[in-house]
Amino acid sequence: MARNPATRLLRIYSSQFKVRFISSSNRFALSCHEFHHPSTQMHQSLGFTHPERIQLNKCSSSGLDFRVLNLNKRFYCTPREIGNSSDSIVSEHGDDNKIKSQASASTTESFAHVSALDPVKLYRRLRDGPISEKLGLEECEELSEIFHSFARSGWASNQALAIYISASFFPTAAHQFRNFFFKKINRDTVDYLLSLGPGTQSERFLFPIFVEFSLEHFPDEIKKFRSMISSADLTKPETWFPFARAIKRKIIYHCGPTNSGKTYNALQRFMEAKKGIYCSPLRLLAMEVFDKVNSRGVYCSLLTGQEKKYVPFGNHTACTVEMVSTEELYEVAVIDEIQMMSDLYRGYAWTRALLGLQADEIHLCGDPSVLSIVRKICKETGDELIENHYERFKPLVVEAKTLLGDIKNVRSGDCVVAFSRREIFETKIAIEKHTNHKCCVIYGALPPETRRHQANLFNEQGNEYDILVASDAVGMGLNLNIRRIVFYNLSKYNGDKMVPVPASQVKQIAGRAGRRGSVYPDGLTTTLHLPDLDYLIECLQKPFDEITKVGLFPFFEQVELFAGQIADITFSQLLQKFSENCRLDGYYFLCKHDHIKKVANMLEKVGGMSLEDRFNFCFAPVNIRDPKAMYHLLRFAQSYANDVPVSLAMGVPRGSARNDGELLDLESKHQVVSMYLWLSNHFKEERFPYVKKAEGMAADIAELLGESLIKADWKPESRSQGKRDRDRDREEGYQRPRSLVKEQDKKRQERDLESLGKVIA
Ligand SMILES: Nc1ncnc2c1ncn2[C@@H]1O[C@H](COP(=O)(O)OP(=O)(O)OP(=O)(O)O)[C@@H](O)[C@H]1O
Repeated sequence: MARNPATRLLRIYSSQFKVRFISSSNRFALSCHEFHHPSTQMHQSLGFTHPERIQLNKCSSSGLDFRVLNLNKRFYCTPREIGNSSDSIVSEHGDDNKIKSQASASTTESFAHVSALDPVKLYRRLRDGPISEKLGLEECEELSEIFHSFARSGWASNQALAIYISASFFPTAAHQFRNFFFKKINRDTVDYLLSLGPGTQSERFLFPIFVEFSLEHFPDEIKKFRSMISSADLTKPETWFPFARAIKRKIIYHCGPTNSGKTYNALQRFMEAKKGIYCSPLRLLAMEVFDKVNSRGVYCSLLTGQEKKYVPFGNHTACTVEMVSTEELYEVAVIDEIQMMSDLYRGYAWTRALLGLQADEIHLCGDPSVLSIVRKICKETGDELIENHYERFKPLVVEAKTLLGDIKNVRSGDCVVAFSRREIFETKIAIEKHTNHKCCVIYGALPPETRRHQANLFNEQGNEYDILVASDAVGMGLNLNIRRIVFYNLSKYNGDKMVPVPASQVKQIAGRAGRRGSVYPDGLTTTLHLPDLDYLIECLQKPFDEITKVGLFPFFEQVELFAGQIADITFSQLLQKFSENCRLDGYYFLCKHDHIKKVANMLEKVGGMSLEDRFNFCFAPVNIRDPKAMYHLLRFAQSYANDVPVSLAMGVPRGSARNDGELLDLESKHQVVSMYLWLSNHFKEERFPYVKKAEGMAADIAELLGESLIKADWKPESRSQGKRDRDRDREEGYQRPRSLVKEQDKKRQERDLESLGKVIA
């Protein structure tokens, strides 16, 4: 074997990722990623002329493989004995000598007296030892690099949370730890660290010493963060409801697709019970159940954010899920659309109802997506779970022909679903212009009363209003006589860009066609454009996604406790800090609250409000993109804070809308009135003395909206609105596609090109 004369000067310290070349007097480092210039002695000893042109081929525990480019020679460097010996073998390429030694094992062996030492002892030895000898420049640089890597380590920062060193304080703590280490250097420890180099190994070695250091040096920071963390602790939410835990509850999960009789069966039990509560995802649905149950002779009250209708002697209540009381005892509770536990914004309300309701029997109605998570929750709460699986009464049939892109092909009993207000009105106008049909309209911004009115008009047989044009708001809560659901398109704007409508939503909407007991018991669905059909079929065939996390949000008391830990901070910052520091168990997420923070920011201008008032005001139902509604909310808060009666200070137009601008104004006005009613229900009533007036106004506006929709034959957007949309589109650099058609065409073209490419290849 050809021995290089330089072998005696070489020693491999750590072979894993970092290799140290040690000459008799100096140390030089070479790493996998970068090459530190060796000194002249090194070059001479190896006979290199341009040492920076060394290319490292491989560096592993079995050795070092590098090429000296300017010599065009390749070398193997073999660790024969690491640590104690200064000898290694460097052989030129072509030598078959196989390397056997295990460098890292040898390294550990040689530093066993350091690595195996109890970190507490090691820390004390450093702390109580003398001020250290000075390190050489290179050593200093490398050690700095090791500490720098430690301070940036996500692993170490995460681990530090366990001893209540916050992520924001960790870099400061790590920096002070570094200073301490450099002051109290210990030769063996330094050598060991240098042998490990920056990265995982040194982090693991340093961390326990860092813990000892931190516990001794930062007791105040730790205490502060600890109490902050424990006040933002959202783990084990099932323990928040001790009274519910004291009851042996029976949970019945009615699990199945739309139109399979889930709610019907749950409501049967609800009506039989001595005392029951029905929790709805929408005001509209709560109203429907309220009417239905009362019409069957079971006295039932209504409770939503905006209205309280007490029915004397009634033991039953239909409420929106956010309003349900976890303090009352019920025989039967129904939680509808339980899969909404996973809703990014409102999911916490379903989670709270499931965990906190004090009822002997809780009926959950929904699709199978949250079944496995409900099973886990029931295990933790100790409740008995009964699963009832359902199939659709009649299968949904997809019409392959579609409307062939021509809206004139609509038929009586059709519901055309579009995903923007503009498209809804365009469709309605086009149908009424080119056919003999008349359209009813349903979309989310309409008050529930108007939606119901439109639904009734559509459901009634024998009138000319036999087509419904609706948004995704039609997917839940209304019993409609729909023969066929026609998707105008299958993409929608998600606030940022156009995205395909999620399969679960497509299923939910399509499932509204052909309800049992309706005029059309057989359901059909199709698309306006042929190319959208594939996506529709794909969505309907897709099994339900399994949800892995459900929403949580803190109660006011939890936020208040947290606020006690931090001084001089705005409410919006407080919420931000809470979300950064809160702890959650594996299958919970903190619900999004950007809209709440936006309202909180606006309300910062209002002084003299308690934290609780601020918290409650932030939950008022307001469209944050509607400046008029935001202005009124600010005004309400100012009056409230100034201790003057909160007035509506808003009039109702005399007649129905004559154009889209007036229609938008009516929608906006209704939202303001609705907000006033909501506030009056969440604060002392005497502070909101105009409830009766507000109720009257809400009813008047809803009626005007209904009349306006019947007459609506104007262009859906005023010019400025259209321009605003176009400007925004331009600013955001995206084109708003009319439907999936273009995308599908593009995909098809791409596929064609691809196959052409294959043929050519
Ligand atoms: N046993 C039954 N007898 C008579 N009508 C029924 C029966 N079961 C269900 N229905 C009717 O069938 C229709 C659909 O039932 P239901 O609303 O319970 O379905 P669902 O599975 O809850 O659907 P969705 O999820 O869309 O609300 C309703 O109009 C309901 O009144």
